[in-house]
Amino acid sequence: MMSYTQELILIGILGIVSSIVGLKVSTGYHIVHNEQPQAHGPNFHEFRYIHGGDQFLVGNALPTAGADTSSAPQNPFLLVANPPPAPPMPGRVTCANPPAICTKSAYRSMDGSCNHLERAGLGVPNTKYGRLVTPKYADGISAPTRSVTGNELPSARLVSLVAFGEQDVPDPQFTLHNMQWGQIITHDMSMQAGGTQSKKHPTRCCTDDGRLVGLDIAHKTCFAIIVPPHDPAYSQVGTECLNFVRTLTDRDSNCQYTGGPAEQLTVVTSYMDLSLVYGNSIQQNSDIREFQGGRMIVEERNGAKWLPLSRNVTGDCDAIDPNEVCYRAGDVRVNQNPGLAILQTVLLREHNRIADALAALNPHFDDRTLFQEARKINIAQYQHISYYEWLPIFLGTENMLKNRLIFKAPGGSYVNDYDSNIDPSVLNEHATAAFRYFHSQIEGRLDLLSELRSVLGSLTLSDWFNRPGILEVGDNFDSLTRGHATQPEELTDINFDRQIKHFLFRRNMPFGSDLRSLDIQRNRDHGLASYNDMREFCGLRRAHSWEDFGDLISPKTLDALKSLYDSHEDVDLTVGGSLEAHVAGALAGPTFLCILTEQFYRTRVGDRFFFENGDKITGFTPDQLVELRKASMARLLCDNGNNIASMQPAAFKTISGSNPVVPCTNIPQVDLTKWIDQSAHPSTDHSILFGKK
Ligand code: HEM
Repeated sequence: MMSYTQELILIGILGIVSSIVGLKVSTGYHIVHNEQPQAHGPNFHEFRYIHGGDQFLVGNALPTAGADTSSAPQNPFLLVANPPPAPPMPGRVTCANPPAICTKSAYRSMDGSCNHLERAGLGVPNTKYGRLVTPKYADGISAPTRSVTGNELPSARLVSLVAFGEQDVPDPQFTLHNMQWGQIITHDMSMQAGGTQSKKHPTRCCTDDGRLVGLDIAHKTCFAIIVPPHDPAYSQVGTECLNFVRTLTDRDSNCQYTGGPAEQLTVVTSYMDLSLVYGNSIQQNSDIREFQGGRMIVEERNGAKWLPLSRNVTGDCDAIDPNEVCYRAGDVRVNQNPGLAILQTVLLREHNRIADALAALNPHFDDRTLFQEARKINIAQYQHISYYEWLPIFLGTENMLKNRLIFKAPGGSYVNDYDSNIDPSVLNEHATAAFRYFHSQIEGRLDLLSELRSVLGSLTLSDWFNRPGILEVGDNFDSLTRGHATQPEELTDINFDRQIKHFLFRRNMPFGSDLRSLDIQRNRDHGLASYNDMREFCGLRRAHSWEDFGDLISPKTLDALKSLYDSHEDVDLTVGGSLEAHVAGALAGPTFLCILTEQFYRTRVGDRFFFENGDKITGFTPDQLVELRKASMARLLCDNGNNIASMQPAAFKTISGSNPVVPCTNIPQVDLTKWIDQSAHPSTDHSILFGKK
């Protein structure tokens, strides 16, 4: 085995960071990865960190194959070498209840049912993720993946520390809104069952001070992440484990299990239908809809319109004061971080902006027609922005054209590519591995910018998880929106910002969780096929030795992997896929690109309501399609800030000579007069009502 030494230098800076609103104690520190000459035997991971002016050098010896593993950290939840398969726990998940017969409607249902007219339940909440490659559970049924040697896989936290970095490398090309839109798409398409994804999980596998809960009392769904000794962050506070609760599967459901290995469930519609804005069921929607003028509920505070308030502030947010702002929306994750809450607000305001415009153009429209027409336009604009402005950055324009994800469709021409043979379900490999690679784009410092784009201040991400009230202070909403449109995202690479690597959801504690560790552990929880299996599925060469990964992974990174895993067959998909060199013009290597391309093909072609379809009942007129194709992220931000007057035309891209900030009035707008109901007003010219802003 080749030698490998990695040094992590961690500089602790515990200080008071006073933001412009005069808030918060913040913990920040810096880790740098350095190549060092071989100083110890193989599999020796050395962490050096500087804290409070003192420098510590500690080592973490990892077990090698055949070596004495008695001192290595073991996961007690996996201690039995060949455990009997866990019994199913039926009845823990709500059953999807699609209608038996579908009638063709002009509008999508709230829960996605009847999008497929024969298989009404495709893509609805509480159904299984799709899967490309057979799962790799340790017991063939549901137990988390183990090494092919039968050993436990290396601790997910150790892999996160050793295989991934945390350097701050700004992306010269793309803005923070580019990252943030990705999370919007994620929350629209999937949410694993049984978790909160941002709030403290009620099931505790680790105590609040990071000690393992005894196996005798731990819940069956516990699969805690074991922290290696001498962890550069957590050892400072004695944290031994990170809470992790397994996703519920078809085996936990009365109505999904049809035998075979466990399949995880997702609790939102899989379609790109803005379910995060409108909700995933009629009940959820009724709770956030005004039922007047086609509008969704907004609440006015300090002269602006905001998302309605949660009815359970201390439950839904990390609120210190029950009067703190905490939102209610179509998706429970709405409060998770400020950038997400901004875009949820923007998309909600856009709905009401469209509904009000349609009401003025068509005074005879009732609430339902206004609501459904505004929703349909909002979703179409969102799909257009996602497929034609956002996805090309990630998947590459040429790749998308070649694979028929986008088309050079002129003007108002239709693309009738709906295929009822395509299953629109979100793929487990996509949601649990490939799409999470873009967690690398997250930036831990959020700048507040003036209209002239000068920096007014900044926020530290971990101070504001689940505390969206910061958006309503002063001019913060607009300042952060401009900040996200100006500030570069983090480069899509092996580095994950320290704010999410040690401080995720820290809730005023010195440290929080580690998102990269959660991603890796989730890969094992879901029993995803290995990186090598997935390579083969994607038409790449199957590796027969470590060296065979060298076609896509650098020698230095391969050394890191060798020191962690017993065998090249063990490399988790989440890990291997994130370490590949990118395909030219895309933000992922070939394996993830293959998964992402497949997913977004299915999401388009499996959606009967996709906005480019020319169906007489569900589609738009050619005139309307011409307008929808003008929708842009820049215009969305211009129209739905509190008072944003200028923006660069390509808001996912950084400001430059070819993408300068211009007045909002210079950015094309969708002309809603094309939605005048001609049967009611055959010859009226209403364009005067909707002149450019
Ligand atoms: C500040 C920004 C973000 C934060 C704090 C965040 C945090 C999280 C957390 C805590 C989870 C659940 C982890 C688990 O328990 O397994 C998650 C899941 C996920 N995240 Fe993020 N995320 C962010 C941005 C993004 C972005 C930009 C993308 C993609 C472009 C993304 C894609 C995903 C996906 C696909 C999942 C799985 C969704 C599912 O349940 O099916 N996230 N994220």
